[in-house]
Amino acid sequence: MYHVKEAFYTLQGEGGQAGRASVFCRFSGCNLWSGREQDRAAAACRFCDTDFIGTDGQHGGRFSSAEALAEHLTALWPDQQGQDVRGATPYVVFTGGEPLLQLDERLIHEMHARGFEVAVETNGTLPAPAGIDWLCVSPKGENRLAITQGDELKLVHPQADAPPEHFAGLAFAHFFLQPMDAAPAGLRGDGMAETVTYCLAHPQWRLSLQTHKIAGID
Ligand SMILES: C[S@@+](CC[C@H](N)C(=O)[O-])C[C@H]1O[C@@H](n2cnc3c(N)ncnc32)[C@H](O)[C@@H]1O
Ligand SMILES: Nc1nc2[nH]cc(C(=O)O)c2c(=O)[nH]1
Ligand code: SF4
Ligand SMILES: [Mg+2]
Repeated sequence: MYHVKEAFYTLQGEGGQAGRASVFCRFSGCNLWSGREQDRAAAACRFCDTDFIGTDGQHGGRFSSAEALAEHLTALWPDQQGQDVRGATPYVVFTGGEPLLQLDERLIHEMHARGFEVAVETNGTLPAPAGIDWLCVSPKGENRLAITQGDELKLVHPQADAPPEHFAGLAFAHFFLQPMDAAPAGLRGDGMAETVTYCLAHPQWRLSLQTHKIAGID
């Protein structure tokens, strides 16, 4: 059974695929935080900007098979709705919560069978199934990485216990720093200036802005 908080069609806002039309599948649950505000201060990841509890979001729900979830997600791609998307390869982004708690090879296969490229946004602490086309790892503090290679490493910055130097030698094709968005209660808040300064001094790293927030689209 797959538990999905929400699913929606939008533009990928972050990282090396920013601007690309995408079906997002946000799985419920995470291994680094319960998602409850009263647990945030003691969680292994404390700056999360996302509600991933339950299955009550738009196009959310419980899906008993990979085929059923793949059909549900495919229906969100505009080509399925009679719109003109010539030349565009359908793209699905599995996120969460932590998608690697639920994503498996069967679901990836079912998305490929429907013509999709498959992207994943993960905290990198769990092993990844085979077949992912674009793997984004976003390390969280001192939580040990189970995945040390992929397409992009996208580090939210600044994190006192996760400096970019810790990750700069890993086998990723692209390295992004993403300013930490203001989050509740005692967090450091907007890390924009510090992130820009770091990228200027360390050109291996590129700036990733959360462009969907700037555009106000989700
Ligand atoms: C909500 S997470 C879900 C996927 C996965 N659990 C992870 O952490 O990568 C999606 C992306 O948002 C980023 N993110 C979460 N909270 C953020 C914040 N307050 N500011 C900037 N990026 C944030 C994460 O680092 C990750 O790249
Ligand atoms: N538009 C948009 N792009 C995103 N890229 C990564 C996101 C995520 O929450 O995983 C995200 C998101 O929530 N919305
Ligand atoms: S690991 Fe990802 S989903 Fe989990 S709490 Fe952190 S940012 Fe949110
Ligand atoms: Mg998001």
